[in-house]
Amino acid sequence: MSEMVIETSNLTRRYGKKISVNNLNLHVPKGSIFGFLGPNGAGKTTTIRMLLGLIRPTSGQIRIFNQTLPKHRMQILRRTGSLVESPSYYGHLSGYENLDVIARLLKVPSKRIDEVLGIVRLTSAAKQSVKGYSLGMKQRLGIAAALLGNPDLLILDEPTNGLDPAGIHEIRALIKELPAQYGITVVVSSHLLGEIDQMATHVGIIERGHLLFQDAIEKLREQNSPKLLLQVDKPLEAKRLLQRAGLQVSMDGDILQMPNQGLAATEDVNRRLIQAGISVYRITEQSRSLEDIFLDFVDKEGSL
Ligand SMILES: Nc1ncnc2c1ncn2[C@@H]1O[C@H](COP(=O)(O)OP(=O)(O)OP(=O)(O)O)[C@@H](O)[C@H]1O
Repeated sequence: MSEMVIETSNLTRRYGKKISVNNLNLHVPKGSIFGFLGPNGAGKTTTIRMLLGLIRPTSGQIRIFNQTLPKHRMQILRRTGSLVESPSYYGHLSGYENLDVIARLLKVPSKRIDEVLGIVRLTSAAKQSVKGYSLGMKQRLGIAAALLGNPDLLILDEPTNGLDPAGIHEIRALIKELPAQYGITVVVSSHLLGEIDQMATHVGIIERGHLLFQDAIEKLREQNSPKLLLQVDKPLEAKRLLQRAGLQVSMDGDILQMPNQGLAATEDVNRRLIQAGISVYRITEQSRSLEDIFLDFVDKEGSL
């Protein structure tokens, strides 16, 4: 079993009668990019605020780096960088100067400012005043600030919210290199599966405060193996024939559907149908996108 950087047990947060986070057992493996996915209002920000010690859980425990919160809050936060809300800056100061203000507070050597500017690809814009930065550049500066203290864990709450595709791409690219190049474990929340799909190694799906799924992202895909779709001239007859052969077949209109069990099995199905005098017009594979899988998990009325 891999080492966990974050482990929560039965983490719960209520606001009055409303339960925003309900018995969450999160496991974030070391070196992962953990995509924390859920529609708006699912409980992502509330969870992240608890992980950062910004609000207290109503019940349940949090362990980060094998230490408990709130007891070891300072030790944990010293190793954790975060970007939770859109960061605010001194607009008249440059990117470098803004980071310098934080570096002095954190007592971080100034050479670290150059390093983090490099990581977020803002070196060439470092001397420009921040009021001229695009939203994407401001978010990257926020990530640079979160990296100043050389964290082992970086927690980003919807870092691409409101960005254009180029801005989203930049953030994704820089997040992807953090574990391998700098040994940082990343938790990144999003309501967009497509975004998580392209960068996460692990995924946790939350809806209405409940964790519906968590595992390596391939496991999410494996759970939903692709189907074969068959178009034939006599679908009912074909269905009965295949079922008599012990195969699992269903019908959607005139299209037969069955699990795809590989090329040999497909060839066998084809041969059986042809030998029974059934014309096979088409056999195709339907692979479900992660988006479909996600929609199976969450409320389809949700704000995705
Ligand atoms: N301070 C608060 N007081 C009352 N209710 C709250 C408070 N903070 C959050 N909630 C409620 O808890 C639920 C979860 O909110 P949360 O912000 O954690 O969701 P989220 O998944 O981060 O969604 P979003 O992407 O919209 O921020 C929501 O129903 C929200 O209204």
